[in-house]
Amino acid sequence: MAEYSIRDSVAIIQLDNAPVNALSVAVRTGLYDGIERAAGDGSVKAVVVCGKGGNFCAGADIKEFDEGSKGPWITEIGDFMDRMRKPVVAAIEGVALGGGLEVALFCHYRIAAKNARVGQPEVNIGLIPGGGGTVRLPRAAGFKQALEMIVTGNPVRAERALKMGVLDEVVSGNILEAGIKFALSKAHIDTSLACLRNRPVRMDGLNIDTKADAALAHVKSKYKGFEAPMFCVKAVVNAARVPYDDAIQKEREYFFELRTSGQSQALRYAFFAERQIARWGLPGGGDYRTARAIPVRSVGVVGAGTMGAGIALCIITSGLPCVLLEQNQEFLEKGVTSLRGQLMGTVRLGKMTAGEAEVCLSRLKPSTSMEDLKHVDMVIEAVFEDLKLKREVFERLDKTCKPETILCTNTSTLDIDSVATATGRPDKVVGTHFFAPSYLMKLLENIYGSRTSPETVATVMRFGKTIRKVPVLVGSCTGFVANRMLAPYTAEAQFCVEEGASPAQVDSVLMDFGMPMGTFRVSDLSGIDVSFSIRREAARKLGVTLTVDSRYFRGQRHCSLIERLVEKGRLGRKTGKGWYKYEGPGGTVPLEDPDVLEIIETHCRALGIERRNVGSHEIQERMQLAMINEGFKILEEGICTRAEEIDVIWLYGFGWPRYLGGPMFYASKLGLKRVFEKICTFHKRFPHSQHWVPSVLLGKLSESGLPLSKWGEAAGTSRL
Ligand SMILES: CCCCCCC[C@H](O)CC(=O)SCCNC(=O)CCNC(=O)[C@H](O)C(C)(C)COP(=O)([O-])OP(=O)([O-])OC[C@H]1O[C@@H](n2cnc3c(N)ncnc32)[C@H](O)[C@@H]1OP(=O)([O-])[O-]
Repeated sequence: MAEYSIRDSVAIIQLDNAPVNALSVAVRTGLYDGIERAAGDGSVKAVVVCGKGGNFCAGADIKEFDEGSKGPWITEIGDFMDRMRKPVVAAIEGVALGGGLEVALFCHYRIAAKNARVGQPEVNIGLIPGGGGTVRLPRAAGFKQALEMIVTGNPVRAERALKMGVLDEVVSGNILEAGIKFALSKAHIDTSLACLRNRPVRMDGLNIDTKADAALAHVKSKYKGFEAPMFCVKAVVNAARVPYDDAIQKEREYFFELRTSGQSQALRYAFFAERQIARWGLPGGGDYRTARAIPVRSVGVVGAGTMGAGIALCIITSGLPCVLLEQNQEFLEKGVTSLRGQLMGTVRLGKMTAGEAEVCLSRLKPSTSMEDLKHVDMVIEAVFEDLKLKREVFERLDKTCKPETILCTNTSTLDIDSVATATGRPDKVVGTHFFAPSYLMKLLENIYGSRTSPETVATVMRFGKTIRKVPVLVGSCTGFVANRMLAPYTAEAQFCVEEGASPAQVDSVLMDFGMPMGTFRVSDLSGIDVSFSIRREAARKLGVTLTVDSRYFRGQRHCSLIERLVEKGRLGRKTGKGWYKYEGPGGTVPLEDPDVLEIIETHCRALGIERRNVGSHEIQERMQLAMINEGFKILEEGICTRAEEIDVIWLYGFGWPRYLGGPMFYASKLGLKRVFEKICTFHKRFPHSQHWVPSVLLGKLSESGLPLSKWGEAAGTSRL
C-alpha cells in the first residue's frame, strides 16, 4: 500500500510494502490514488513520493508475476503524473530499482540520498524494463549510458546517477525533509518542462543506425543464450527511433512476451532459490532463525597450495586478516607467490587498484608456525586430501587454537565426522568445500557433521557471505552434493565415448546446451591424473586394483579410458595433451586429436566394446538424467532439504545456464513423469550402473504433481 499525508502544503505518498516496497497491486493502487488525491486537493502545492523503511522501491513484486496483471500499470500512473501541474518529486534512499526507478522517472524531479542506488535490473530476471524505463531512462541519461544500465542490469550509485542526468540532486540528511524543501522550490515552475516525455532521447552525437547494429552484435556474443539482453537493446533503440507513445507500446509488448517466457521463469526461480538457501536447518534441531553466528575477526588457512592460497586471497580481499600456514618456507613462498599472482591478475583486469592490492596483502601473515593460529577465530584446513594427514592437522589445531575457534576442513570427499573425531570439539568442526579456482568460484558447500553445532553452521554461513561466496549447507556423504551429482554425469560422458561418441562431440553438446565448458575440457584443465589418483585411491581402500582393462568395478560398469590416457602420459593441458591436444598461445587452445580417437578405438576393440553412432540427444539425456536422478536421491536422503539448494549448487559450482534455472528446475519443466520413465528405461538398458536405479522419491513425485517448492517436504527431509 501507500500512505498519504500532508505537510507544509506538500502531499507525501510513502510506498509501504516491507521489506523493499515492491510494487504490488496494493502499492500501485495506493500510489495512483495518492497522486489523484493530491492533484484534486487545492491546498496541495507539490507532491513527494518516498519509500518506507530505508528503501524507495525495488520494483515490481516479482512474486506476483505469475498471477497476471491486476491493478494500475506503472505507465498509467506515469501518464497521470505527466499531466499534473503540481511538481512530483521522488525522494530516494536505499534502492530505486526496476519499476521503482521507473516510478521515479515519471516524477518530474528526482533527488536521492548519498547512499542510494538506482538501476534497471530487470534483465537479471529475463525481462526488460516494462514500466517506461527503456523509453524514459535514455531521455534522462542519454542513449549510451541508459543502454548500458539496462543491458547489464547494474545499478549505479547516487553521485554517478547525478552526473548521468538521472538525478537532479544528491542530498545528505533526512531525505523526506529534503524532498519537501525541493518540491516547494519547484512549486511555481511549469511541470511540462521537467517531464521526460517531452524530451528527445539524448544521442550525444551517436548515429542510431550504426550504434544499434554494434550493440546487437556485442550483446549477442557477450550474453550467449540469454534472450532478454537482445530485447533490451531492441527496446532502447526503438525508443530512439519512434515517438514516445509508440515506444512505450512496443516496450510493453516485449515485456509481456518475455514475462511468460521459460527463461524469465527460470531466472525468477533462480532469484528466489538464492534467497531460500539462507534458510537452513539441522536434523538435530537448530536453524537460521535461532542460531547465533560467532563473530569472525581473523582466519587461519592451513596449506598454501593452489586451493589454500586462493582461499586466503578470498579472505584478505574481503577485509579480514589471514594467517597462511605451511610446513616449510619453500612451500610457503610458493603459496604467497601464487596468491600475489592472482591478486595482480585482478589489478590487471582493473578490478582493483595497485594500492588496494597492497592493502589486501598487508592483511596476510605468511607463517610456518602453528602458534600463529593460537588466537584466530576460524581455521580452514586445505592440506592434501588424505584422511590420516587431515586428522593429524586437526589434532594439532585442537591443541593449539583457543577453545572457541571453529575448525573447517576444505575436503571434497571425506566424511566430516571422521575429521571431527580427531578433536575434542566436534561441535566446532565443519566442512567448507571451496571450488577451484577458489578465488573465482562463487560456490561454498558448507557441510555439517553429526555433531556440528547450529552456532558453527550459522558462523560458516555468514562467513561465506562475508567473503562474497554463495554458501549452501548440505549433509555429509561421499562427494557431498556437487561432486556426488557430477560423478554419474561424467561417468555417462565417458560411457558415451566408449560407445562411439568423441570427447569433442560430448563437449559441444554440453556447450550448446549452455554449460560454460564441456566435461572433457574440464578434465584436461584440472588434470586427468587427479581423477586417476582419486579412483585408484578409492579402489585401493576397497582392496581392488584398477587396470586399463577394468570394465567393472565392484560389479558396476566402469570406463578405464582415464587409466589408458594416464598410461600414455596424456595428463591434460599441463602435458599439452589429454582428451584433446593443446596448441596456440600458452598451449591453451584445445584441438580434437586423431591420436586420442585412435587410442579410444583401440582400447574399445581390445575390450570388445562395439562402437556405434551416439546421437547428441542421447548424450545430453544420459548425462543430465543420471545426474538429476542422483539429485532426487540426495533429497530423499536429506543431504539437501530443498531442490533449490541443488540448483544453486549447479548454478555457482558448475555454471549451469541460469536461464534454465538448475537441473532440478529443468527436470520440473521436462515433467517428472517423463523424467522418471526415461530413467527407468535407462536402468533397464544399463543394469550395471547404480546411478540408473530410479530414485524412490522421484517415482513418488512423478505421480503427485507437486511443484518443485514442495519436493523437500514430500521427501520428509525438510527441517523447518
Ligand atoms: C505486475 C506489475 C508490474 C508493473 C511493471 C513492472 C515493470 C518493471 O520494469 C519490472 C520490474 O520492476 S521487475 C523487478 C526489478 N527489480 C529487481 O529485480 C530487484 C530485485 N531485488 C534485489 O536486487 C535485491 O533484493 C535488493 C537490492 C532490493 C535488496 O537486496 P538485499 O538487501 O540483499 O536483500 P534480499 O535478500 O535480496 O531481499 C530482501 C527480501 O526482499 C525480497 N525482494 C527483493 N526484491 C523483490 C521484488 N522486486 N519483488 C518481490 N520480493 C523482492 C527478497 O526475495 C527477500 O525476501 P525474503 O523473503 O527475505 O527472502
